[in-house]
Amino acid sequence: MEVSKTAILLFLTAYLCYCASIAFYRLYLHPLAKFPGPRLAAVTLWYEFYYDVVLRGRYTWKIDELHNEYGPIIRINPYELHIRDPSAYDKIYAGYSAGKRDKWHWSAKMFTIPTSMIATVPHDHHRLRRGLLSSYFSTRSVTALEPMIRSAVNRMCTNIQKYHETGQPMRISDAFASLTMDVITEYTFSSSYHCVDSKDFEGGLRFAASFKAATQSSHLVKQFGWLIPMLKSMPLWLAKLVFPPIVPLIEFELEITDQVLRTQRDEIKGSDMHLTVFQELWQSDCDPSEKTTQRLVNEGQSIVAAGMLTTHHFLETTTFLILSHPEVLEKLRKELIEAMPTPETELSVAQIEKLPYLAAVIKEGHRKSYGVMHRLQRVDPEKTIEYNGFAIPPGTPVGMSSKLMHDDPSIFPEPEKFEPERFLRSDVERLDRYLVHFSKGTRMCIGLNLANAEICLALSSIFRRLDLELYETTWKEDVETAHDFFAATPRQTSKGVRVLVK
Ligand code: HEM
Repeated sequence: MEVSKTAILLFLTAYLCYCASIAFYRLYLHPLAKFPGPRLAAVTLWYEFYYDVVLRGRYTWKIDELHNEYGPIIRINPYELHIRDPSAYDKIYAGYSAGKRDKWHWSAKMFTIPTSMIATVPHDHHRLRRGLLSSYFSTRSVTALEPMIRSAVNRMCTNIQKYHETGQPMRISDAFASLTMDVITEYTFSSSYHCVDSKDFEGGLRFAASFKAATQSSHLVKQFGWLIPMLKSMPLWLAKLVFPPIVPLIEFELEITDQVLRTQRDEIKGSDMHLTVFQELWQSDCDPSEKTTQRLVNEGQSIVAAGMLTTHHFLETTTFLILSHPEVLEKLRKELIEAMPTPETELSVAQIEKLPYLAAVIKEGHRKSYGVMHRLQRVDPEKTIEYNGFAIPPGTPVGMSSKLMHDDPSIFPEPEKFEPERFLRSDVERLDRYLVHFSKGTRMCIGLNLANAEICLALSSIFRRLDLELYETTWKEDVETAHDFFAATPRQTSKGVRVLVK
């Protein structure tokens, strides 16, 4: 008995000494020891855990407060720095000519799809993977598929219009989830779930709920990388019991896997006009290790998740903001009626992009909805980055957040206001530089042309063809960003954006 007590005591003492020596190293000897920030954050990842896991995606707000206290560059955990300074963005999110930009392996775990482009850590490997898909998402490719996007938008508008006859309110958020899910699956897999045709847009609601559940667990997964693989390895009935929202994602993965396997067996014949993303990768002349089933499945999953949630979030936030600002709605409708004399008039995306007021509304919508708001860490594996008198050692993850950029009053005065006019003034080019919803540099959004086409077609059609009024929806309760779950996310109690169709 005495022996085992002594053993436990010895073990605890050794463990405490180990922790104390790690803390000492991180505080005084670590290459980041000289960077300002809270001592506790420098010592342990549990600091970040508290804000992002326990308080559910709230570290970005705390980081903002820490910048007020410690200055523009701070150490936010033992390994990572954060910058709040719009003038530093282009340096951190640099293009290929400036050198290499890795992702941070620890943070990349949050994607749970390790062989996808978005989760690829090394710069060169990412460049190779991105190169395989850049023409697939080019303006030319998106323009070729404009009729498909237009058809989905038209069907969505027709189904929203049906609520006029019933007089019942509807959740336009679900319509946007349906639209973005159909467009991205049709674009990448040449088949869709026809969510825009589903009753009450419940198809979109189901997928949005699953993808949102996945993003909500992303902070936990970052800390405990084994969680999702463990859930996926369980029988489906058990996974359903432990974490129900994972089930549609597992089912979705199984469907994609089937499509990949059929592509690899050459059983899917693509149209001449457009290959599926799997055919595009399968037919490329890259190394066979880049065409494994798991790799293709991961790429498909990441593209659908990245393409659906972000565009859906933009559309619901911006629609709310337009409807809650009658003066904006009036100017927008006036411009659309002039450009589209009848509700059936069809303009191309290139023509819609040239409408100045709509363009300003879209930019302000991006500013207020933030896009991906999580700090997107970039690592220069080779060179020291000089910033504000600090030498950031090679290999250090440095992040910035679109929320802190877009809410900076020195760039966007009165940032809380929704004011499209700020993008019609003479200094618009300067402002454009600080809009970072798609990020910048080597890893900026590859789907931005597709997102832009969806947004232009959806907003122009909705506000030309439909007469909508907000129903029991408030900014604070239902729309305002309250959580950083990688994507900017409203309060968990949000009921979505609801409207009456007049
Ligand atoms: C308003 C809509 C969108 C916003 C705000 C947005 C934002 C972003 C941002 C900020 C990143 C960088 C993420 C990082 O560094 O980890 C990104 C990457 C990415 N986005 Fe988007 N996105 C949007 C729409 C789309 C669409 C429609 C697609 C569909 C193709 C898409 C596919 C991707 C992919 C595949 C990546 C990874 C790129 C890479 O690693 O090189 N996104 N997006």
